Amino acid sequence: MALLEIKNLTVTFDTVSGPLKAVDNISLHVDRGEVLAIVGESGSGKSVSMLAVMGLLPWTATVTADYIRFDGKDILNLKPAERRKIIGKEIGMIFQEPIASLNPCFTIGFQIEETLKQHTNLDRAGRRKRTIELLHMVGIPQPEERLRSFPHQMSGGQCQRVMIAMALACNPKLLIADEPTTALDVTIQKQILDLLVNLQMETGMAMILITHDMGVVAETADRVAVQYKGRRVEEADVLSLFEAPKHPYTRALLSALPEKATGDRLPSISDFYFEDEVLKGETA
Ligand SMILES: Nc1ncnc2c1ncn2[C@@H]1O[C@H](COP(=O)(O)OP(=O)(O)OP(=O)(O)O)[C@@H](O)[C@H]1O
Repeated sequence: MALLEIKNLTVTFDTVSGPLKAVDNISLHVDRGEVLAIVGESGSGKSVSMLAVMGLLPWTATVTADYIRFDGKDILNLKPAERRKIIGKEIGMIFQEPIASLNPCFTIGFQIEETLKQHTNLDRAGRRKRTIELLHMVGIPQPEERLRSFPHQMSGGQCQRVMIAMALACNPKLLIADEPTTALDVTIQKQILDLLVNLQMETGMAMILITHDMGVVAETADRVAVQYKGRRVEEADVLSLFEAPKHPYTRALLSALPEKATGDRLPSISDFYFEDEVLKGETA
């Protein structure tokens, strides 16, 4: 049995200019301990589909699916209180903008301890001990002192480490990482990615990694789902996808990798395919 199974997920937003279908009938699954990468252009519904799993979309969103099963339970139809017991405890999520994801008014120690208060029976001393352990685990130096820091006193990379600590606080079975390195400096991106990969291997949790970067996919994922215009256009294990991409959009993504450059500039997707050709590939 897969850890997470999504069947025919559709998300439509009510907007002033009418309904906007951000996710169109997407199905996917992630097994225990597996790393699934979701790749696709900006606006292809990657984040929205994962926010739908977390139940974090605004009221303007209508979410329908045959089911969203986590560990055998259909979380789509759970009562909000029941769903909150799973979200944040068994499924953790980290986002693109770590500084914006943290509350600027509270210390990072307080914010991690609040997560533990919500989801565990640990007493105050136990929560403090676990918070220090988590900060140590994500590579924050002098964790006992850093507990008292506010987000603005830390760098973007350190804030992302704190977000990772918070997401892992209750030993989740699944971590959803939504472009976790996009907002960071290039040198820090590699450190955060290595941290995530190491933590995933150490803990054995499953991970869904949303990214634009096929280089990141090659380094981290077991399987890849490619999204284009709200639809899933291809899914394959990493080796097969890199060796024999089937969809024109996937081929275009791979052609844009730096190592594929032959002239003095990188090829861009429009150099290869016109929009209608990419869409035609959806039925291929
Ligand atoms: N709250 C909202 N109200 C209306 N439309 C929204 C809302 N949130 C997202 N959308 C729209 O849904 C579509 C999918 O957005 P989503 O953020 O999932 O894309 P994405 O693939 O994650 O892109 P990116 O890589 O840029 O994060 C976009 O057209 C976006 O504008």
